[in-house]
Parts: sequence; structure tokens; C-alpha cells
Amino acid sequence: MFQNSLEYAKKQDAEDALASFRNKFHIPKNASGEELIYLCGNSLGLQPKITSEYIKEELTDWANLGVEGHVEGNHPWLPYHEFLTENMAKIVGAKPSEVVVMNTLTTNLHLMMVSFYQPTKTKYKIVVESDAFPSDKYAVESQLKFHGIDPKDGLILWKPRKGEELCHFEDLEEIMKNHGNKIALLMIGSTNYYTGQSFPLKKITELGHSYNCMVGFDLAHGAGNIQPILHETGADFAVWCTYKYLNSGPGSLGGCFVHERHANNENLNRFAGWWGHNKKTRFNMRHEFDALPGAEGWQLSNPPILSMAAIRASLDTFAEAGFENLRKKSEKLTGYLEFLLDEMKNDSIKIITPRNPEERGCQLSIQVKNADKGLHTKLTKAGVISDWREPDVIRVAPAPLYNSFEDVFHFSEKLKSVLNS
Ligand SMILES: Cc1ncc(COP(=O)(O)O)c(C=O)c1O
Ligand SMILES: Nc1ccccc1C(=O)C[C@H](N)C(=O)O
Repeated sequence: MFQNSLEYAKKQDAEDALASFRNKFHIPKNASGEELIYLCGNSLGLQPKITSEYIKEELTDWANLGVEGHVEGNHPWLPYHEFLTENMAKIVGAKPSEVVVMNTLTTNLHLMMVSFYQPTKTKYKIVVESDAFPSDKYAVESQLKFHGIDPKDGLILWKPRKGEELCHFEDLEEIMKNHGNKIALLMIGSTNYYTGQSFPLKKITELGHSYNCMVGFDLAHGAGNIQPILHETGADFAVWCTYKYLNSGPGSLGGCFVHERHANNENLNRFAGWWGHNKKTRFNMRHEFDALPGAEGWQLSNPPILSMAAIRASLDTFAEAGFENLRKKSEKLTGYLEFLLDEMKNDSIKIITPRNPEERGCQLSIQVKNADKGLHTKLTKAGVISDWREPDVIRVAPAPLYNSFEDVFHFSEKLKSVLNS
């Protein structure tokens, strides 16, 4: 149904009800002022134009109100994180009480493992996908060591089969069959950063729970991209960042999900801080820690309002576009990219991301035979912002909020000419 022509791409943009959202973003330009083809929202999402207004509002309140800004102003700072909760809960398919925006991704992952990884002498192993993002692997390994467990013994890798790039659910079942009684936690990236493969969250959770394991997901590449329904998966916890598909700016805060069945679970270990304490008595000081019910109870510190303002701006943009509309466009846009790559009929490139739209988000990972980073450098010089992940993959992620069919078409033309040069 797709066609390999600029005219066709332009026609798709003209018919796209979400096309005007591109104008709501700052699109990076080259030195001559021409827009770059930005396909890197899987690393750092672009800046919505309204972000500066949202941040300015808080700067103005701070200038005019000083400390009174905590309780006065349009968006008082004491409850500021609550202004994000409802929209964020929609993005990850959770109940508002299950979601909180706080800290950053790896920090939240550690906090969650403090609570949901409580190894015993016999049940202590952790399963991760073999190509998990390094930070996740470091976090998991250091948690094992913290409990006196050698990662060589405690870490089980869910690996692709020999000669393949993607993981099979059946192989995870096999791992559980063989080691389930020794496994305490399954910690899986919902969408893998390298291959772009999205895993079946509900099936994984049910599998883990059937062996009495805790199950957690890293949605760094899932939030704002695929449409997870975290509550229904039954996962115990999840963490994610907001600077990729959620366009909240470099190093911005992370999100955290704790399933409602743990809302008042006093058997869980917890590293506590005053922002997780009962709001009614937080300022009475000298009270013993009294955890807020739900995800909010895991907060530590009073949060950075300026970053939260950027998240609020981004979530308002998402809400305006409507997540279902975005996902629909995303499937088509990535499908178009896939079609154009296939049309090249070039044996030196291979899409390693799953072909089934239900098993991926917007990213396609293109493996390039015998290439090095030089190829990626040439693409960058040609005006394409994508990224290179060692050893041999170019990742491109057309984000439905600001990327167009024309972007995707120009990318394929530029890749073609770089490959032929
Ligand atoms: C899957 C995954 N985990 C962890 C991280 C690290 O996140 P942070 O630096 O916010 O802790 C990233 C991205 O940087 C990621 O993609
Ligand atoms: N936060 C960053 C800061 C600097 C450089 C990259 C990142 C990324 O987010 C990388 C991303 N997690 C990835 O999937 O490769």
C-alpha cells in the first residue's frame, strides 16, 4: 500500500490529522538554517515550544513569591508532582495511585529493587534480557553484590538464540522451568534499547508470578512510545525516564509505578525520605516515618520544579494529541520506514527489530554489515540525526508527535546515497 516517492510522502503528511503538532516543537537546524531530519527521539526527545512558558511561570512565581510559591501561585510547589500524575498514569496504563514522577531512572530502579528484590539463601537470582541497557545491568549486578551474591551465580541472562538478535518468550519459559525456584526477580526492559523489540509484559508477569517471583519493567523505551497497560499486566513495579519519547529535556525526572496491591504493603523494605511521608504531618517534623499509600510513598526529596514544569508541558501536548491517535500514526510511520528500507534491496543492511508492529514501538534498528561508526558520521553530515550503537547498529525512531512521512522518505534517500558512496 505504501509508495516510494516524495509525492506520496507529502500526501500522507497532508492527510495526517496530527501533522500540525510538528509546529509545536523546536526542530534542530543545520548551519544554513535548514531543518535536520531528527530521528533520535529514542535518546532525547525534542523541545515543545510551550516548555519555556511552563518553566517561566515557575521562575516568575519564584521571583515574585519566594518561599510562598510552595503554597501560592497557579501551581503550588508542595503538591506539584500531583499535577503530572493523571496524564502520566494514562501514558503507562496505570491508576493514578500507582504512579509517581520522581528522581531519575537508575535511581528509581535501585529504590524499587530495595523493595522488590529481597533475596533468601535459596531464592536469590535475577533474570535480565542479555542485551539490557548497561545502566540496568550495572544496577542489577550491584544489587546482587550488595546482598553478598556473586553476579556470576546470581544473574541469569535471557539470550537470543545463536545467530539471532531477538529473544523468544519460550526461552524465558525454559529458564523459569529450570531455575524458577531459585529466581527472586525478573527485571526486563519493556522495549529493548538496541533491537527495539517490545516484550509481552503481561505474559512475562504471569510467568514470573507463577514461580513466586517479583516482576519489574524498565519502560525507558516504552513510555510515550508503545501503549503499555501496566496495571493489567500485574507487574510489581516499573520505572522509566521522560527525556526520550516524553520530551521533557536532558536528564529530566523519571517515572515510577508500584502496583496497587503493594500500596500499603508493610513487608517491603523501603529507603525512605520525607516526601514519602504522610502529607498531613510532613511538616510537623519529629514524627516517625508514616508512608503515604501507593507509589507516592516511595518519594525521597522535594522535587526539582523546573524539570517537572517541562514534564507538565510535554504531558499536556500528549494529552492534546491523544495517545491512541499517536500510536496509530506511529505504526504507519514506522511501517513506511520499514517499507522504504526493504525497497532498497541492499544486502548490507538488515532490520533487526521485529516485523510485527505489536512487538515494537517506533524505533527500527538497522544492522549494517562490515560498517563502522564512519557510516553514521556520513549520515550525520548529510543532515540526519540518528544514533549508532556498537557494534554495528544504526537506530532510527520516527516519533509521531513531530516526525513526518517526508522525514522518513528523505532519510531513506540519504541512507541509500551514503551506503552507495
Ligand atoms: C533502558 C535504559 N535504562 C537506563 C537508562 C539510563 O537512564 P538514567 O541516566 O536516566 O538513569 C537509559 C537511558 O539512558 C535506558 O535507555
Ligand atoms: N540520557 C542520555 C544522555 C547522554 C547520551 C545518551 C543518553 C541516552 O538516553 C541513551 C539512551 N538511553 C539509549 O537508549 O541509548
